[in-house]
Amino acid sequence: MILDKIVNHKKVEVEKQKQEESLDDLKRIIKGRDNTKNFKAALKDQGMSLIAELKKASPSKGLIRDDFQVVEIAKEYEQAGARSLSVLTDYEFFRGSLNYLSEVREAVELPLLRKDFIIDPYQIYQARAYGADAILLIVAILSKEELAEYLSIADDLDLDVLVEVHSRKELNIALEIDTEIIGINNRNLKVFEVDLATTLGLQRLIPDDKVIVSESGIRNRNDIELLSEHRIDGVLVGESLMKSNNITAKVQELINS
Ligand SMILES: O=C(O)c1ccccc1NCC(=O)[C@H](O)[C@H](O)COP(=O)(O)O
Repeated sequence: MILDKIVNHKKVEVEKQKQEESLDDLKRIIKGRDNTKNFKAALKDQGMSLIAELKKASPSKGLIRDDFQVVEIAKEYEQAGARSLSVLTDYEFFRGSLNYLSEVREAVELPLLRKDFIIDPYQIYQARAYGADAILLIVAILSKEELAEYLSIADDLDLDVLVEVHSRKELNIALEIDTEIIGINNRNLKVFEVDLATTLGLQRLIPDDKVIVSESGIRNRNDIELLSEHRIDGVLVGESLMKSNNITAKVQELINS
């Protein structure tokens, strides 16, 4: 499965990164960083909040956007009304970069989610050092103990956490570790199919005090309207924005009711 392949690659990548930039180096950088911006509050603003993703390529689609001026796109997302941004920092499978995170941090005021496959506490410090306000933790690739430990480290670093689930079993784990923000991934990573019914089915099982994000496969206004009939606070959208010739118009199609 693709997740196994990504995780195996990530383990090697992280060990290499630790040689190039130590945890102490990251802690020194973090000391000089401003306070984080409130990702959770941005999701809870009235109406459907858009997390607009900076995604050049993906395992399911290959190259999505050739003309990938990351800072320009981030500024356009912000101007158009996105409430936060998701920055893919994985290079091998998504052609992302940690440097994109720091470049975008300098250019916009919106909260930033580091979108990567976090399998080691080192990457949480890295996220904070490079300018993230929130991280993604994927239940499918972490044990319950790791999830609890990583949530606690993120909390110490003032980072919000989007905990991603795709099934009822994974949702139960997210609820057991008492996370505040739950992302329901509509993409089945075994066969790469997306189905918004995943969100509709799982959101019913989530207590009212949680913040809910629907992720992947959200293409147009109809999809947003369908999700808006349910208790969804935000949507995470990558491909349909990245493929658009007019990003501003596409953002506004998604968010303007
Ligand atoms: O997008 C993929 O092909 C993919 C493959 C393996 C693991 C994760 C993957 N996507 C990460 C995401 O969660 C999406 O980038 C995000 O939800 C936005 O999805 P979309 O709007 O469908 O680009």
